[in-house]
Amino acid sequence: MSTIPDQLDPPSAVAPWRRRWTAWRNGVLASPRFQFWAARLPGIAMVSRHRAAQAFDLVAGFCYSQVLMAAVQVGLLDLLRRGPCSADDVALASGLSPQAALRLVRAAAALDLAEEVAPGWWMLGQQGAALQANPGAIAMVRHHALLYADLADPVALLLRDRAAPTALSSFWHYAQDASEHEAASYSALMAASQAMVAQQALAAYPFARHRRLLDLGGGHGAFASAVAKACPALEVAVFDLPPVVAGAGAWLDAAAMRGRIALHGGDFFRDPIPPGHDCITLVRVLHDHDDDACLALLRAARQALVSGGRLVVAEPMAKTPGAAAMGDAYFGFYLWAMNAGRPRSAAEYGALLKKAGFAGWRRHRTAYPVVASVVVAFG
Ligand SMILES: C[S@@+](CC[C@H](N)C(=O)[O-])C[C@H]1O[C@@H](n2cnc3c(N)ncnc32)[C@H](O)[C@@H]1O
Repeated sequence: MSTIPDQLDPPSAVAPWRRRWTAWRNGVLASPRFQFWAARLPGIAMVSRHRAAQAFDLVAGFCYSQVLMAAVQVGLLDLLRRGPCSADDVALASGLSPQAALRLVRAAAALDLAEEVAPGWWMLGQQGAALQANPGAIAMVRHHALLYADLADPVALLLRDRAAPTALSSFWHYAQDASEHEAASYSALMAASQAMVAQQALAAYPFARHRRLLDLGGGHGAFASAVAKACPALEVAVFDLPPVVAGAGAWLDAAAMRGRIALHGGDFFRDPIPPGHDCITLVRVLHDHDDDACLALLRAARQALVSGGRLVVAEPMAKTPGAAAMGDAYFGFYLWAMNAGRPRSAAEYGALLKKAGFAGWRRHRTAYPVVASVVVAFG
Protein backbone atom coordinates (compact mmCIF):
# COMPACT_ATOMS: atom_id res chain seq x y z
CA MET A 1 0.00 0.00 0.00
CA SER A 2 2.86 2.39 0.79
CA THR A 3 4.17 4.48 -2.11
CA ILE A 4 7.04 6.05 -0.16
CA PRO A 5 10.32 5.86 -2.17
CA ASP A 6 13.45 4.37 -0.57
CA GLN A 7 15.39 7.63 -0.85
CA LEU A 8 13.95 11.12 -0.51
CA ASP A 9 15.61 14.25 -1.88
CA PRO A 10 16.91 16.06 1.21
CA PRO A 11 14.90 19.25 1.82
CA SER A 12 17.01 22.35 2.25
CA ALA A 13 15.29 23.16 5.59
CA VAL A 14 17.16 20.26 7.25
CA ALA A 15 20.78 21.13 8.11
CA PRO A 16 23.13 18.62 6.40
CA TRP A 17 24.90 17.75 9.70
CA ARG A 18 21.52 17.05 11.35
CA ARG A 19 20.42 14.78 8.53
CA ARG A 20 23.73 12.87 8.47
CA TRP A 21 23.92 12.54 12.27
CA THR A 22 20.31 11.38 12.65
CA ALA A 23 20.61 8.89 9.78
CA TRP A 24 23.89 7.52 11.24
CA ARG A 25 22.41 7.21 14.77
CA ASN A 26 19.28 5.49 13.46
CA GLY A 27 21.38 3.09 11.39
CA VAL A 28 23.42 2.18 14.49
CA LEU A 29 20.29 1.69 16.67
CA ALA A 30 18.66 -0.52 14.04
CA SER A 31 21.74 -2.71 13.56
CA PRO A 32 21.38 -6.22 15.05
CA ARG A 33 25.15 -6.21 15.87
CA PHE A 34 24.79 -3.01 17.89
CA GLN A 35 21.70 -4.39 19.64
CA PHE A 36 23.59 -7.61 20.48
CA TRP A 37 26.52 -5.75 22.05
CA ALA A 38 24.46 -3.01 23.65
CA ALA A 39 22.62 -5.65 25.67
CA ARG A 40 25.93 -6.98 27.02
CA LEU A 41 28.18 -3.96 27.57
CA PRO A 42 28.11 -2.76 31.19
CA GLY A 43 26.63 0.75 31.41
CA ILE A 44 25.06 0.64 27.96
CA ALA A 45 23.15 -2.56 28.86
CA MET A 46 20.99 -0.72 31.39
CA VAL A 47 20.10 2.02 28.91
CA SER A 48 19.38 -0.48 26.20
CA ARG A 49 17.16 -2.61 28.47
CA HIS A 50 15.24 0.55 29.39
CA ARG A 51 14.83 1.47 25.70
CA ALA A 52 13.68 -2.09 24.93
CA ALA A 53 11.06 -1.88 27.70
CA GLN A 54 9.93 1.50 26.33
CA ALA A 55 9.64 0.01 22.86
CA PHE A 56 7.54 -2.85 24.22
CA ASP A 57 5.26 -0.38 26.05
CA LEU A 58 4.81 1.54 22.81
CA VAL A 59 3.82 -1.63 20.99
CA ALA A 60 1.56 -2.92 23.77
CA GLY A 61 0.20 0.31 25.28
CA PHE A 62 -3.28 -0.19 23.81
CA CYS A 63 -3.56 -3.44 25.75
CA TYR A 64 -2.57 -1.77 29.04
CA SER A 65 -5.25 0.88 28.47
CA GLN A 66 -7.83 -1.85 27.95
CA VAL A 67 -6.79 -3.57 31.19
CA LEU A 68 -7.42 -0.24 32.92
CA MET A 69 -10.75 0.11 31.11
CA ALA A 70 -11.81 -3.37 32.25
CA ALA A 71 -10.69 -2.66 35.83
CA VAL A 72 -12.78 0.53 35.88
CA GLN A 73 -15.81 -1.02 34.19
CA VAL A 74 -16.08 -4.01 36.52
CA GLY A 75 -15.38 -1.85 39.59
CA LEU A 76 -12.07 -3.56 40.44
CA LEU A 77 -10.44 -0.36 41.75
CA ASP A 78 -13.40 0.43 44.02
CA LEU A 79 -13.34 -3.09 45.35
CA LEU A 80 -9.60 -3.11 46.07
CA ARG A 81 -9.88 0.24 47.86
CA ARG A 82 -11.99 -1.40 50.54
CA GLY A 83 -9.30 -3.87 51.60
CA PRO A 84 -7.49 -7.07 50.60
CA CYS A 85 -9.47 -9.16 48.07
CA SER A 86 -8.94 -12.61 46.61
CA ALA A 87 -9.63 -13.43 42.97
CA ASP A 88 -12.83 -15.15 44.17
CA ASP A 89 -13.97 -11.88 45.81
CA VAL A 90 -13.28 -10.09 42.54
CA ALA A 91 -15.20 -12.76 40.63
CA LEU A 92 -18.17 -12.48 42.97
CA ALA A 93 -18.29 -8.68 42.80
CA SER A 94 -17.68 -8.35 39.08
CA GLY A 95 -19.62 -11.27 37.62
CA LEU A 96 -16.45 -12.58 35.93
CA SER A 97 -15.48 -16.23 36.20
CA PRO A 98 -12.81 -16.91 38.87
CA GLN A 99 -10.19 -17.51 36.19
CA ALA A 100 -11.09 -14.29 34.30
CA ALA A 101 -11.02 -12.35 37.58
CA LEU A 102 -7.58 -13.79 38.39
CA ARG A 103 -6.30 -12.87 34.91
CA LEU A 104 -7.59 -9.30 35.33
CA VAL A 105 -6.25 -8.73 38.84
CA ARG A 106 -2.82 -10.09 37.87
CA ALA A 107 -2.74 -7.80 34.81
CA ALA A 108 -3.79 -4.89 37.03
CA ALA A 109 -0.98 -5.74 39.47
CA ALA A 110 1.56 -5.79 36.62
CA LEU A 111 0.47 -2.22 35.81
CA ASP A 112 0.64 -1.04 39.43
CA LEU A 113 -3.13 -0.65 39.54
CA ALA A 114 -3.25 -3.47 42.10
CA GLU A 115 -0.65 -4.87 44.48
CA GLU A 116 -0.39 -8.45 45.73
CA VAL A 117 -0.02 -7.88 49.47
CA ALA A 118 0.06 -11.61 50.34
CA PRO A 119 -0.07 -14.63 48.02
CA GLY A 120 -3.53 -14.57 46.41
CA TRP A 121 -4.60 -11.29 48.08
CA TRP A 122 -4.67 -7.90 46.39
CA MET A 123 -5.12 -4.25 47.38
CA LEU A 124 -4.80 -1.08 45.29
CA GLY A 125 -1.36 -0.42 43.83
CA GLN A 126 0.14 3.08 43.80
CA GLN A 127 -1.20 4.02 40.35
CA GLY A 128 -4.50 2.38 41.21
CA ALA A 129 -4.81 4.41 44.43
CA ALA A 130 -4.08 7.70 42.64
CA LEU A 131 -6.50 6.93 39.79
CA GLN A 132 -9.28 5.56 41.97
CA ALA A 133 -9.26 8.79 44.00
CA ASN A 134 -9.54 10.92 40.86
CA PRO A 135 -13.15 10.92 39.54
CA GLY A 136 -12.10 13.02 36.53
CA ALA A 137 -9.50 10.50 35.44
CA ILE A 138 -11.95 7.61 35.92
CA ALA A 139 -14.59 9.47 33.88
CA MET A 140 -12.02 9.94 31.10
CA VAL A 141 -11.11 6.24 31.16
CA ARG A 142 -14.79 5.33 30.64
CA HIS A 143 -15.14 8.01 27.96
CA HIS A 144 -12.19 6.50 26.08
CA ALA A 145 -14.43 3.70 24.84
CA LEU A 146 -15.54 6.20 22.17
CA LEU A 147 -12.00 7.15 21.16
CA TYR A 148 -11.02 3.49 21.12
CA ALA A 149 -13.88 2.76 18.71
CA ASP A 150 -12.76 5.60 16.42
CA LEU A 151 -9.15 4.38 16.53
CA ALA A 152 -9.98 0.76 15.70
CA ASP A 153 -8.71 1.41 12.17
CA PRO A 154 -6.39 4.41 12.54
CA VAL A 155 -5.43 4.61 8.88
CA ALA A 156 -9.10 4.62 7.84
CA LEU A 157 -9.64 7.43 10.36
CA LEU A 158 -6.78 9.43 8.84
CA LEU A 159 -7.95 8.71 5.29
CA ARG A 160 -11.45 9.99 6.07
CA ASP A 161 -9.79 13.36 6.64
CA ARG A 162 -12.32 14.43 9.27
CA ALA A 163 -15.08 14.40 6.65
CA ALA A 164 -17.30 11.69 8.17
CA PRO A 165 -19.04 11.54 11.56
CA THR A 166 -17.21 9.66 14.31
CA ALA A 167 -18.15 8.46 17.78
CA LEU A 168 -16.31 11.45 19.28
CA SER A 169 -17.76 14.04 16.89
CA SER A 170 -21.25 12.84 17.81
CA PHE A 171 -20.42 13.05 21.51
CA TRP A 172 -18.99 16.60 21.25
CA HIS A 173 -21.93 18.09 19.43
CA TYR A 174 -21.26 21.82 19.87
CA ALA A 175 -24.36 23.52 18.53
CA GLN A 176 -27.05 25.94 19.59
CA ASP A 177 -29.63 23.29 18.72
CA ALA A 178 -27.87 20.41 20.50
CA SER A 179 -30.25 18.59 22.81
CA GLU A 180 -29.92 19.29 26.53
CA HIS A 181 -29.09 15.61 26.94
CA GLU A 182 -26.16 15.80 24.49
CA ALA A 183 -24.87 18.97 26.13
CA ALA A 184 -25.33 17.45 29.59
CA SER A 185 -23.24 14.35 28.73
CA TYR A 186 -20.15 16.26 27.66
CA SER A 187 -20.60 18.98 30.27
CA ALA A 188 -20.74 16.37 33.05
CA LEU A 189 -17.52 14.78 31.75
CA MET A 190 -15.83 18.18 31.68
CA ALA A 191 -17.09 19.17 35.12
CA ALA A 192 -15.82 15.84 36.56
CA SER A 193 -12.32 16.45 35.23
CA GLN A 194 -12.24 20.20 35.88
CA ALA A 195 -10.92 20.16 39.46
CA MET A 196 -7.42 19.14 38.46
CA VAL A 197 -7.30 21.76 35.67
CA ALA A 198 -8.57 24.53 37.95
CA GLN A 199 -5.91 23.62 40.51
CA GLN A 200 -3.17 24.16 37.92
CA ALA A 201 -4.60 27.45 36.66
CA LEU A 202 -5.25 28.86 40.14
CA ALA A 203 -1.72 28.09 41.28
CA ALA A 204 -0.22 29.54 38.11
CA TYR A 205 -2.07 32.85 37.78
CA PRO A 206 -3.25 35.44 40.39
CA PHE A 207 -6.92 35.74 39.38
CA ALA A 208 -7.59 37.78 42.54
CA ARG A 209 -5.94 40.82 40.90
CA HIS A 210 -9.04 41.11 38.67
CA ARG A 211 -12.49 42.54 39.33
CA ARG A 212 -14.73 40.74 36.80
CA LEU A 213 -13.97 37.41 35.12
CA LEU A 214 -15.79 35.77 32.19
CA ASP A 215 -15.16 32.08 31.52
CA LEU A 216 -15.83 31.54 27.80
CA GLY A 217 -16.99 28.00 27.01
CA GLY A 218 -17.24 27.53 30.76
CA GLY A 219 -19.63 24.56 30.64
CA HIS A 220 -21.63 24.05 33.81
CA GLY A 221 -19.43 26.49 35.72
CA ALA A 222 -16.96 24.14 37.39
CA PHE A 223 -13.93 26.31 36.63
CA ALA A 224 -15.84 29.51 37.38
CA SER A 225 -16.89 28.06 40.76
CA ALA A 226 -13.32 27.08 41.64
CA VAL A 227 -12.09 30.62 40.85
CA ALA A 228 -15.01 32.20 42.70
CA LYS A 229 -14.25 30.11 45.80
CA ALA A 230 -10.56 31.01 45.64
CA CYS A 231 -11.20 34.73 45.00
CA PRO A 232 -14.25 35.82 47.02
CA ALA A 233 -14.11 39.45 45.80
CA LEU A 234 -14.11 38.50 42.10
CA GLU A 235 -17.35 38.75 40.07
CA VAL A 236 -17.53 35.60 37.95
CA ALA A 237 -19.60 34.75 34.86
CA VAL A 238 -19.84 31.89 32.38
CA PHE A 239 -20.65 32.09 28.67
CA ASP A 240 -21.58 28.86 26.86
CA LEU A 241 -24.06 27.47 24.36
CA PRO A 242 -27.71 27.82 25.45
CA PRO A 243 -28.31 24.06 25.99
CA VAL A 244 -25.21 23.92 28.20
CA VAL A 245 -26.16 26.96 30.24
CA ALA A 246 -29.69 25.58 30.59
CA GLY A 247 -28.24 22.56 32.39
CA ALA A 248 -25.78 24.51 34.56
CA GLY A 249 -28.28 25.36 37.32
CA ALA A 250 -28.39 21.83 38.74
CA TRP A 251 -24.61 21.62 38.85
CA LEU A 252 -24.29 25.05 40.49
CA ASP A 253 -26.97 24.11 43.03
CA ALA A 254 -25.05 20.98 43.96
CA ALA A 255 -21.89 23.07 44.37
CA ALA A 256 -23.84 25.72 46.33
CA MET A 257 -22.74 28.31 43.76
CA ARG A 258 -26.10 29.31 42.22
CA GLY A 259 -26.35 33.08 42.32
CA ARG A 260 -22.59 33.48 42.73
CA ILE A 261 -21.93 32.76 39.02
CA ALA A 262 -23.73 34.78 36.30
CA LEU A 263 -24.75 32.69 33.27
CA HIS A 264 -24.84 33.89 29.64
CA GLY A 265 -26.13 31.64 26.84
CA GLY A 266 -24.87 32.19 23.30
CA ASP A 267 -22.59 31.11 20.49
CA PHE A 268 -19.18 32.73 20.83
CA PHE A 269 -18.65 32.55 17.07
CA ARG A 270 -21.86 34.46 16.30
CA ASP A 271 -23.11 36.34 19.33
CA PRO A 272 -21.47 39.31 21.03
CA ILE A 273 -19.29 38.40 24.00
CA PRO A 274 -20.56 40.17 27.14
CA PRO A 275 -18.35 43.27 27.68
CA GLY A 276 -16.97 44.80 30.87
CA HIS A 277 -14.69 41.98 32.10
CA ASP A 278 -11.02 42.56 32.89
CA CYS A 279 -10.23 38.83 32.70
CA ILE A 280 -11.48 36.35 30.11
CA THR A 281 -10.58 32.69 30.45
CA LEU A 282 -10.59 29.97 27.80
CA VAL A 283 -10.14 26.65 29.58
CA ARG A 284 -9.83 23.56 27.35
CA VAL A 285 -11.72 25.44 24.64
CA LEU A 286 -9.26 26.57 21.96
CA HIS A 287 -7.79 23.14 21.18
CA ASP A 288 -11.30 22.03 20.07
CA HIS A 289 -11.20 24.46 17.15
CA ASP A 290 -9.25 24.94 13.94
CA ASP A 291 -6.95 27.93 13.51
CA ASP A 292 -9.39 30.27 11.71
CA ALA A 293 -12.08 29.70 14.32
CA CYS A 294 -9.56 30.23 17.16
CA LEU A 295 -8.36 33.45 15.62
CA ALA A 296 -11.92 34.77 15.27
CA LEU A 297 -12.66 33.84 18.90
CA LEU A 298 -9.45 35.45 20.19
CA ARG A 299 -10.21 38.66 18.27
CA ALA A 300 -13.73 38.76 19.69
CA ALA A 301 -12.43 38.10 23.21
CA ARG A 302 -9.86 40.89 22.88
CA GLN A 303 -12.53 43.33 21.76
CA ALA A 304 -14.75 42.36 24.70
CA LEU A 305 -11.99 42.78 27.31
CA VAL A 306 -11.79 46.10 29.12
CA SER A 307 -8.60 48.05 28.47
CA GLY A 308 -5.64 46.59 30.37
CA GLY A 309 -7.48 43.25 30.78
CA ARG A 310 -5.96 39.78 30.47
CA LEU A 311 -6.92 36.72 28.47
CA VAL A 312 -5.98 33.45 30.15
CA VAL A 313 -5.70 30.26 28.09
CA ALA A 314 -5.47 27.02 30.09
CA GLU A 315 -5.30 23.57 28.53
CA PRO A 316 -2.86 20.73 27.93
CA MET A 317 -0.46 21.98 25.25
CA ALA A 318 1.73 20.38 22.61
CA LYS A 319 5.52 20.24 22.88
CA THR A 320 5.35 20.26 26.67
CA PRO A 321 8.76 19.13 27.94
CA GLY A 322 8.45 15.69 29.51
CA ALA A 323 4.87 15.26 28.23
CA ALA A 324 5.28 15.49 24.46
CA ALA A 325 3.27 12.28 23.88
CA MET A 326 0.24 13.80 25.65
CA GLY A 327 0.26 16.69 23.14
CA ASP A 328 0.81 15.62 19.58
CA ALA A 329 0.13 11.89 20.05
CA TYR A 330 -2.85 11.76 22.46
CA PHE A 331 -4.57 15.10 21.77
CA GLY A 332 -3.39 15.07 18.16
CA PHE A 333 -5.36 11.88 17.52
CA TYR A 334 -8.18 12.66 19.96
CA LEU A 335 -8.97 15.95 18.24
CA TRP A 336 -8.49 14.41 14.81
CA ALA A 337 -11.10 11.80 15.76
CA MET A 338 -13.32 14.65 17.00
CA ASN A 339 -13.16 16.15 13.50
CA ALA A 340 -12.04 19.59 14.73
CA GLY A 341 -9.17 21.32 16.47
CA ARG A 342 -5.58 20.44 17.19
CA PRO A 343 -3.16 20.60 20.10
CA ARG A 344 -0.98 23.72 20.00
CA SER A 345 2.23 24.61 21.76
CA ALA A 346 2.48 27.71 23.99
CA ALA A 347 4.52 29.36 21.24
CA GLU A 348 1.80 28.61 18.65
CA TYR A 349 -0.77 30.19 20.97
CA GLY A 350 1.56 33.15 21.36
CA ALA A 351 1.65 33.60 17.58
CA LEU A 352 -2.16 33.31 17.31
CA LEU A 353 -2.64 35.80 20.16
CA LYS A 354 -0.35 38.32 18.46
CA LYS A 355 -2.24 37.82 15.20
CA ALA A 356 -5.49 38.46 17.09
CA GLY A 357 -4.12 41.86 18.16
CA PHE A 358 -2.74 41.21 21.66
CA ALA A 359 0.47 43.14 22.36
CA GLY A 360 2.18 40.27 24.16
CA TRP A 361 1.82 36.97 25.99
CA ARG A 362 3.53 34.98 28.70
CA ARG A 363 3.60 31.35 29.69
CA HIS A 364 2.95 30.72 33.39
CA ARG A 365 4.48 27.60 34.87
CA THR A 366 2.13 24.87 36.14
CA ALA A 367 3.06 21.97 38.42
CA TYR A 368 1.43 19.38 36.12
CA PRO A 369 1.64 20.62 32.51
CA VAL A 370 0.29 17.22 31.47
CA VAL A 371 -3.02 18.46 32.96
CA ALA A 372 -2.80 22.08 31.81
CA SER A 373 -0.39 24.78 30.73
CA VAL A 374 -1.29 28.43 31.12
CA VAL A 375 -0.69 31.25 28.65
CA VAL A 376 -1.71 34.84 29.50
CA ALA A 377 -2.16 37.54 26.85
CA PHE A 378 -2.26 41.30 27.41
CA GLY A 379 -2.64 44.54 25.48
C1 LIG B 1 -14.07 20.93 26.08
S1 LIG B 1 -15.38 21.83 26.78
C2 LIG B 1 -14.57 22.69 28.10
C3 LIG B 1 -15.51 23.11 29.17
C4 LIG B 1 -14.84 23.85 30.34
N1 LIG B 1 -14.19 25.05 29.93
C5 LIG B 1 -13.88 22.92 31.06
O1 LIG B 1 -12.66 23.04 30.89
O2 LIG B 1 -14.38 22.07 31.80
C6 LIG B 1 -15.65 23.12 25.61
C7 LIG B 1 -16.78 24.03 25.98
O3 LIG B 1 -16.92 25.03 24.94
C8 LIG B 1 -18.28 25.20 24.67
N2 LIG B 1 -18.48 25.68 23.30
C9 LIG B 1 -18.12 25.07 22.15
N3 LIG B 1 -18.49 25.79 21.09
C10 LIG B 1 -19.09 26.90 21.59
C11 LIG B 1 -19.67 28.04 20.97
N4 LIG B 1 -19.70 28.17 19.65
N5 LIG B 1 -20.17 29.02 21.77
C12 LIG B 1 -20.14 28.90 23.13
N6 LIG B 1 -19.59 27.82 23.76
C13 LIG B 1 -19.07 26.85 22.99
C14 LIG B 1 -18.87 23.81 24.83
O4 LIG B 1 -20.28 23.83 24.99
C15 LIG B 1 -18.12 23.30 26.05
O5 LIG B 1 -18.77 23.63 27.24
